[in-house]
Amino acid sequence: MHDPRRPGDGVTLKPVDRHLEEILATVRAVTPLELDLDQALGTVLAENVTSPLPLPPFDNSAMDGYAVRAEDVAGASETRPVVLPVMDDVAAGDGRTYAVGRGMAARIMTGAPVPGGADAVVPVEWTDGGTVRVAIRRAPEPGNAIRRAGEDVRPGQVVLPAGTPIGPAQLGILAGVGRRRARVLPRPRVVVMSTGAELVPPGEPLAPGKIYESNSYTLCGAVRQAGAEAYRAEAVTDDPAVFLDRLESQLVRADVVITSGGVSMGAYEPVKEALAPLGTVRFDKVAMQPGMPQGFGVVGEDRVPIFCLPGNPVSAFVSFVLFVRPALDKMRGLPAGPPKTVPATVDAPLRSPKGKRSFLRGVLDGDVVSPVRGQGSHQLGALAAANALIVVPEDVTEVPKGATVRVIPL
Ligand SMILES: Nc1nc2c(c(=O)[nH]1)N[C@H]1C(S)=C(S)[C@@H](COP(=O)(O)OP(=O)(O)OC[C@H]3O[C@@H](n4cnc5c(N)ncnc54)[C@H](O)[C@@H]3O)O[C@H]1N2
Ligand code: MOO
Repeated sequence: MHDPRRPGDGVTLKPVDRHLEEILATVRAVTPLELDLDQALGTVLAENVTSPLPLPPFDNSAMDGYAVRAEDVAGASETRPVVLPVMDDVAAGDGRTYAVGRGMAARIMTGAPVPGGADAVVPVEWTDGGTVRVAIRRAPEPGNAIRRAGEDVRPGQVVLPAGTPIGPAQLGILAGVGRRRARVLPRPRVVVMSTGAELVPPGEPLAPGKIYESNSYTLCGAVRQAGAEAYRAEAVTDDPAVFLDRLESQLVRADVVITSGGVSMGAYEPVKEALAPLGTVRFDKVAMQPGMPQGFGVVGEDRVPIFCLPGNPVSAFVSFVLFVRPALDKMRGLPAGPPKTVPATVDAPLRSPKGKRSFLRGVLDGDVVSPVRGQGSHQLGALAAANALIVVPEDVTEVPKGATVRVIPL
């Protein structure tokens, strides 16, 4: 870990890693609940799921064809086909009991139970397709095209351990072993609130001095990508009382709150002014760029974690990647830590302020990363052109072209 630094203005900066450690020490996994499978995508399993039955549940055919005794057709060939009487027609889902006697065949469909006595299925392509008698032109090995009961899953087998994120294939195995519901850690509910008197919702006319509110779109998108539910609260102006009021009314539906803006040094900083006096939310300057001003703590009776991110759009997004996303991982019951990095060669020189860890926006292509033009923390356009953050450590101020750097793919 790096020591806090003292930049020119004499303020001690908090190390990035310590800020994340404090956040991860505060947030807890959400409370598990039973959910219908249709609601379970993106949740994390909170029980070991065992199968009450074998899968497949019974020996069944892998192909459309004829169930036979392999020894009866052992000599079959193109020039000397073996002709057998077709006694039955077994379709998938047929619950009756069939048997194939010596010297006989039954027509069988993919997924249908293999009749007693039969030990091989001859694909229809190896035959003349007859329905009364069938001419078989090729000899199957015993066991050919038969899917054995329990070859995929044994009864009592754990098919999914607790802690498994539920994706489409996991929904499939849950349904496949007959489960309608599962005990899961649900997707955390995240309320996103923007602050600023200059903000106008996109789609409305823009008056002088105003800008379109974009952070809540970035942050709600990032929240959803992180496996959580996002709720956008109406943006609030610069009044701390209004902010507190709005926050209170949102807490009922929040496992986490994210605000953006209003945490810096200006004359109107509603988030900081409203929350700092509570004593449960800390406002720090973190040794990073962008994203230096950060608030984090808990609010309300239920001690809901709150992230007060800086308002600059790039700062808010970078802060999400570094701090909120790992917190959401922990709340979802997943391993949580700093974002993963990969090595890359940088194709242009980089500069970074002393004492701060920089997260420069770049385009990663294979193992080469190019910084985008426009590294200001207000530059939404440049952020949208990037697919990676280039990490420059606190003690490095210049990186030459061709150097190896660590990169966070976005
Ligand atoms: N004297 C100082 N000024 C500033 C400092 C400082 O240390 N001393 N820190 C700067 C840094 S670094 C950042 S980052 C910003 C953080 O400011 P706030 O969190 O208080 O955010 P605002 O002032 O409300 O907004 C900053 C900037 O971002 C735009 N913004 C805000 N919210 C949105 C939104 N939802 N959608 C789009 N754009 C938004 C806002 O219009 C401002 O341009 O403070 C620096 N100043
Ligand atoms: O640290 Mo602020 O977040 O430049 O942009």
